[in-house]
Amino acid sequence: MATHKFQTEANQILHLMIHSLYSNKEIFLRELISNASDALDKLNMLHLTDDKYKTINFNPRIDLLPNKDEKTLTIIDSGIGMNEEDLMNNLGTIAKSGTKAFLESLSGDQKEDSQLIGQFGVGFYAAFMVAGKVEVTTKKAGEEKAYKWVSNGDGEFDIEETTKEGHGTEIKLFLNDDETEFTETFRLESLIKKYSNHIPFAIFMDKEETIPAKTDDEGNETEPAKTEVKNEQINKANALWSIAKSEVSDEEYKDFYQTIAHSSEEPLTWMHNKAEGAIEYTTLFYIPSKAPMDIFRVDYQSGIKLYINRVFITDDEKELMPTYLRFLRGVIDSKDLPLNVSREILQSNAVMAKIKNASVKKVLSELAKMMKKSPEKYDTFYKEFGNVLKEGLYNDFANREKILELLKFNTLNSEEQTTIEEFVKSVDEEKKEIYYITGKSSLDMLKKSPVLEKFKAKNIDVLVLNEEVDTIIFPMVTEYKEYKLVNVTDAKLEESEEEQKAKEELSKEFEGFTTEIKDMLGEEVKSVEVAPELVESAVAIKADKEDPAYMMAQMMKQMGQGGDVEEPAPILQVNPNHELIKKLKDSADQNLIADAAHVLLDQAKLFDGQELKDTADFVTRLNRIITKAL
Ligand SMILES: Nc1ncnc2c1ncn2[C@@H]1O[C@H](COP(=O)(O)OP(=O)(O)OP(=O)(O)O)[C@@H](O)[C@H]1O
Repeated sequence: MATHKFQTEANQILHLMIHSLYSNKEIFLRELISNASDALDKLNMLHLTDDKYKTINFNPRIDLLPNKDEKTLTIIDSGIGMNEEDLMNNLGTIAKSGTKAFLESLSGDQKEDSQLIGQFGVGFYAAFMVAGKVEVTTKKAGEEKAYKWVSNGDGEFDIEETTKEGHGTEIKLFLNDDETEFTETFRLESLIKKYSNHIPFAIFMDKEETIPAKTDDEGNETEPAKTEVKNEQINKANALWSIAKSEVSDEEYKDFYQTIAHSSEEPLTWMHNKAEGAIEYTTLFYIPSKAPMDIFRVDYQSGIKLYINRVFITDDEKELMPTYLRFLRGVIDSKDLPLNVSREILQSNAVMAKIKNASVKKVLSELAKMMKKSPEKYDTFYKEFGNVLKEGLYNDFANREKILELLKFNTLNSEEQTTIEEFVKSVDEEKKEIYYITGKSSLDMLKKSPVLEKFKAKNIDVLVLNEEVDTIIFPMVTEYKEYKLVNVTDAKLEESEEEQKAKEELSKEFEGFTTEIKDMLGEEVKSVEVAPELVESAVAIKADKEDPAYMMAQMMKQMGQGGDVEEPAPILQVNPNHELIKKLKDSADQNLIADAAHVLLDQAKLFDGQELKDTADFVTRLNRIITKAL
């Protein structure tokens, strides 16, 4: 017998199970049954497709074996089973990518944490919520040796060789004294009906049945009443997605979600669709009410299971649905795919591609419906998954318009969010330009950006995009229907002849001043220009979009390497109507002008959401100016 230590994260999860989770302990059964169902799914597929497993005796079933005297509950499956290596890898560690983030996000507050745990999906370790000791006896299909894994949940587990008839896994729980309700058959049956009624495999249990006394015609007892034990199937085992929509209740949909998504939360919504025609398939997609922990990790876990005619194929194929819909949980089942489909075949399979395309369209149209009919629900969805959905703007060109219509936008002129369909109603019908500003600062700050002053003055509304992903995605989105999307810094707003003339005159008048400032700032700015379109701000900066260095920096950013690239020097715009600029132009104090030029440039950078390179220099100059003013 060898003793091993649990991986640190596994130990932390175990600790949580034992010490923090007091409510809803019953979910341990859902988790163990769902693991058993997964193990049966895996062997079912191999049995049908792999010669090595074709000859094994496969009778897929799950058995519950409660024992009141021993205070134990055993869950038995005839699935794939585990060998020694599997036991070490699966029941001692946690491979889930979000585990670390999950553990870090725990606050120590019972209530909040139990909600997080619900989202996380607790898995096998939930057994320790009700049992002081857990014994796993298992034999992998097609192998000779069987193993026993035992742990008291105290940081260590033992593995030893043992004997077992047939392949599969038996999990024996030595229940805590106050958890003996889980040896009661009626309690177990009601839990199975609640959580595991519609998994694709049958669950059996011995049930005591009272046979009433038999009497003859005169009412004399000929046989006394007795109890008989019968082994009965206690779930429907009818793969929920294959049942007609009209026959499934909301409760059943919700319970099934909890089983397949390993979640204790209710889903936000679901979409059940049966397609008949050239290709037959069924999809059942759920949208969770909370984003999974690993949603923004590259190694996120896919939530879609692929079945072929109710035979499980894979739940580890990220290409089943596009990545920007990776929040979906559920099932795709089709009769029209070959059972021995490999990952490579799957990716180039025309049937799969059609199912995927049609499913994406369906999901997007269901989301559009939700947006119109249940705005509050949509808000919840958007809060959790809006930024994920946006990724579709650059990786699903065919559906770009539909995705744009699902986004919610803040705008310059309104406190309320709006949609692009609504927004274009206010767009100039001749120019057909949708203006937007992107930036990483807060919404309020971005709305106060000097670049927007000319739009305010002309009462033109602007989309205000202040999420980090917006700065990467929107430069790539150039059109919506017949409208162009134009960054405010590229917008050429109509200037009247008078305005143009005035600008020329001002430029001339300020020529000496702008040259002086440029000399003082040197390489820090590309040029200095007069900008009468600024209203409240004294200065602003803008990028020179024609500069190859600028284009290069943008390209690097789009490739995710923005951190390493230095932005080229900006153009400094000065507002000739601003009191400060007027006074500065007339000042004879060269030192003051130099300090002010640097401070104003830094100020404009701060407004633009940039960090100052030399804060000390900024403070020194600012203090010199204040001292002079005092
Ligand atoms: N009854 C079983 N038969 C075969 N393998 C099992 C069984 N139960 C668990 N395992 C293996 O142990 C692994 C870990 O199980 P666990 O329930 O902790 O996580 P999971 O099922 O991968 O994730 P989660 O349940 O949180 O979605 C499983 O992925 C599986 O490989």
